[in-house]
Amino acid sequence: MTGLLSAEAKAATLIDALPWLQRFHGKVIVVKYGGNAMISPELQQAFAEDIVFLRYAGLRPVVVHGGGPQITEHLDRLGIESEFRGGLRVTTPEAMRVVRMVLVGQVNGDVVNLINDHGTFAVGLSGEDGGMLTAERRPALIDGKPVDIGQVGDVVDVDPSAITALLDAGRIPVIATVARGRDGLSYNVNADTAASAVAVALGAEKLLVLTDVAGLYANWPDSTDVIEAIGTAELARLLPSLAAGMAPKMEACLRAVVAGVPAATVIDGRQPHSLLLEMFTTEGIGTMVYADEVRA
Ligand SMILES: Nc1ncnc2c1ncn2[C@@H]1O[C@H](COP(=O)(O)OP(=O)(O)O)[C@@H](O)[C@H]1O
Ligand SMILES: CC(=O)N[C@@H](CCC(=O)OP(=O)(O)O)C(=O)O
Repeated sequence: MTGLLSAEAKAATLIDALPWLQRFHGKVIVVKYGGNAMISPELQQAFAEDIVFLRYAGLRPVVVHGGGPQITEHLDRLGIESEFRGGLRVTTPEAMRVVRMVLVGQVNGDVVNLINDHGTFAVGLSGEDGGMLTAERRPALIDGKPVDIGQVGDVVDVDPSAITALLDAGRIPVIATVARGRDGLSYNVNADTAASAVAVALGAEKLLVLTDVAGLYANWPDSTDVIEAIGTAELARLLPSLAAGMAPKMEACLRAVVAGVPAATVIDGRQPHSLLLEMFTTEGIGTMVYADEVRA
C-alpha cells in the first residue's frame, strides 16, 4: 500500500513519528512476544524488523518471549498431556524439563536468529543466566482458593545487571522465562509475568504485550468491543472475572503500571507492524493500562 502514497503523505507519516522518537529516545521498551503471535513467517519478519527499527531509532528494546503453543506441541509429541489452571500450565518435574528445552533451547534461538537477520544485535538469555530471575512457587487461584500446580513460579527478584550490560553494549537482550528458585529448582514462569517484572526492574518506559487478539475485549468471547484504555483501579476490579489467557496478561500489565512503568499495552501481534504503529503513531492500538493518577 505504501507504494500508493504520494511523496507528501510519505513524508507526513515519517514526520508524525518525530514527537515519539524524541520522547522515547534512549528509553527501555520491554516487548513481550507471545507464542501465539509467532504464527507466520511474514509476521515473524515484521516483528523482527520492528525490533531492529526501534534499536536503530535510538530506543533500547528488550524482548521477553513466550512459547506456550510450542511447549504444548512438544509435550503432545512426547505423549504428555497439557493442563492449564487459571491460565498457567500445570508443570510436573518432567514437563519442566520440556519447558526449559523448548523455551531456552528452541524458541529463544529462533527469536534471536529472526532479529539478527535484520541486524546482529540480539543476544539470547534465560532467566536462570546470571541469577537474572528468582522465582517462588506460585499456586493458581481457582475460585479464590490457591491450588498447587507444580513448578510454576512467580518472580520475586530480578537482577537486571546482565540485561543492562547488554543494553549498554548496544545489544538487544532476548529473554526466555525460565527462572531459578532459592530451593534450587527451575521454575516455569508465565512470560507475561516475567516481562512485567523485567520492565519494572529496568525502569522501562513501556511494556508492550504482543498477542493474538486485538486487545482486552469488554464482553469476551464477543470480540466487537475492545477496551482502548483502562486505569489501574478499574482493571484491579475486573481482574478476578477475566478468563484464562487474559488473566495473567492483564495482571502482568497491572503490576507493571502499579510499580511505576508509565504504560503497559496489549497489542495485536496478528497485525503486521503493530509494534511500530503503537510506538510511533498518535492513535495507538490495542488496550493500554495507565496509572489512574497519571491520567487524572
Ligand atoms: N477478555 C478477553 N479479551 C481478549 N482475549 C481474551 C479475553 N479473555 C480470554 N481471552 C483469551 O486470551 C488469549 C490470549 O492469551 P494467550 O493465549 O495466553 O496468549 P499469548 O500466547 O499471547 O500469551 C486470547 O487468544 C483469548 O482466547
Ligand atoms: C506457567 C506458564 O503457564 N508458563 C508458560 C510459559 C510460556 C508462555 O507464557 O508462553 P506464551 O506467552 O506464548 O503463552 C507455559 O508453560 O505455557
